[in-house]
Amino acid sequence: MLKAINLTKTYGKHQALSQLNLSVDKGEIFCLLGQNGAGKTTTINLFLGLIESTSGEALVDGITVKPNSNKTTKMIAYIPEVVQLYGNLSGVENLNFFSRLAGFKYTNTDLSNFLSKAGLQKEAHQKKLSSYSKGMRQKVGIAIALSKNAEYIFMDEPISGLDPKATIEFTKICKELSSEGKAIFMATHDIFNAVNVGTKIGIMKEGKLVHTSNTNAINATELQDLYLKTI
Ligand SMILES: Nc1ncnc2c1ncn2[C@@H]1O[C@H](COP(=O)(O)OP(=O)(O)OP(=O)(O)O)[C@@H](O)[C@H]1O
Repeated sequence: MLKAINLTKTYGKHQALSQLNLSVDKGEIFCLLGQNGAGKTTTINLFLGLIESTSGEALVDGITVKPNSNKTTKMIAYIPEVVQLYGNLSGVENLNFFSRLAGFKYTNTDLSNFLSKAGLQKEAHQKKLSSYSKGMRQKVGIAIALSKNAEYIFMDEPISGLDPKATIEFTKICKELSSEGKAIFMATHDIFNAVNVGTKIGIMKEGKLVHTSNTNAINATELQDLYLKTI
């Protein structure tokens, strides 16, 4: 489980995140909505151990991220809006590089299987990354998460800039991963997709989580209305 207990981050006098309490179980997809500057990335960075909280705790599988981020990062994968990969290496070579960095050594067949599971077509596996679309790069990002065997996957605006087909494919893979017991925490601006892919929705305003609901209790139009009233 991912858990935030009164998690707070201040920069000088500015509260980027204030008293955040939330939990995300394995098998859940938590979609966090909120305007620019609401505190979504700050939340993710605290769980990733990239920044230190001012007060409160971020826990991964019951372990407090700081000062145990060497343990918690092993359970976590992170897929940013733009997955940074080496353009002159192929999909397989990139995956080999990043999985080795994480301490894993796989055969070419294993690496290809991860890429296929992430939805990347076989013909692309040996092609250089410089020829990949944004959606294909996202799939390599997912394959890296799979190769790490990460139980918890953080995504920061992963579908921003993806075309509808790539978005649908990405959503399908997220649902598959959650059905296999992964917990996904996604910051997004896409209300429709949040309802579609998420099991839980949160709305953040000025560093505070001001609303949470289960997606089976709300449709996209209702969420849109609620969002506009809330932010
Ligand atoms: N290193 C920093 N120093 C000072 N202020 C910061 C720093 N990082 C973030 N902030 C501030 O914290 C607040 C929350 O930022 P954050 O990046 O978490 O927002 P966000 O919801 O992810 O926004 P976006 O949708 O634009 O990515 C913002 O007001 C931002 O300016």
